[in-house]
Amino acid sequence: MTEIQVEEPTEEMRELFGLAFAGAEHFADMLAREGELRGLVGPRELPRLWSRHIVNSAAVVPFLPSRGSVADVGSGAGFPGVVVALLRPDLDITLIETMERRAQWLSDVVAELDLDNVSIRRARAEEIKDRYDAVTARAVANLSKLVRLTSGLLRPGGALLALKGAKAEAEVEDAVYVIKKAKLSKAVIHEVVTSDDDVTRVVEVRRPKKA
Ligand SMILES: C[S@@+](CC[C@H](N)C(=O)[O-])C[C@H]1O[C@@H](n2cnc3c(N)ncnc32)[C@H](O)[C@@H]1O
Repeated sequence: MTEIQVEEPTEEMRELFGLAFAGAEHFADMLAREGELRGLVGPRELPRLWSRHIVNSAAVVPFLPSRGSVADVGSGAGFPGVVVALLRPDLDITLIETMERRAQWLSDVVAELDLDNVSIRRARAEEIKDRYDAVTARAVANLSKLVRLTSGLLRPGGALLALKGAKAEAEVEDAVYVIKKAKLSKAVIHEVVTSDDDVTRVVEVRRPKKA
């Protein structure tokens, strides 16, 4: 098997990850070794693994709760859930993934990185009855669908934090009715500058503390 060259992390990326850098590098190595073979990332993604996936996932971290539980819905290869778990070892993280093969990969990552704050649920988000202080998601569905899939997972005061690209504003406009129907607060878009001056949007939709 040929190993595809993974992007070298920059000094800023090392600083961003701080104490979690070794874990993030280990995760990147696992993806470089097995990601393509296990159908998790395309070969074109590996040369931009850090900037497009790892650093992009970290954009959600400033909006996480100060303590409590987080569910990452549709984690796939581990974005943003594994990155969140590395950067916030104090939070209780659940990675929810419906595909058996991907859930197995996530279990392997958790074991190899020794992430004792993470559990895996192989299930569809909408089947889960537990409640969380925050739900993260990236590239799972448009905002309207995501709200339908995840609003039941939010505790009072809990926030859905969806990583979005340039279409965030349009998705928020389309989701106004679904958000209102789910009795959630108006969406807020946070713009986060990541590597190479890229801008990522974190869309935050909260369940009010009192209905
Ligand atoms: C396009 S991938 C994105 C994976 C990852 N979040 C990322 O950003 O690279 C979408 C993932 O969501 C999972 N998924 C889709 N609908 C889901 C649902 N209702 N509940 C749990 N997982 C779901 C799919 O199996 C897939 O692994």
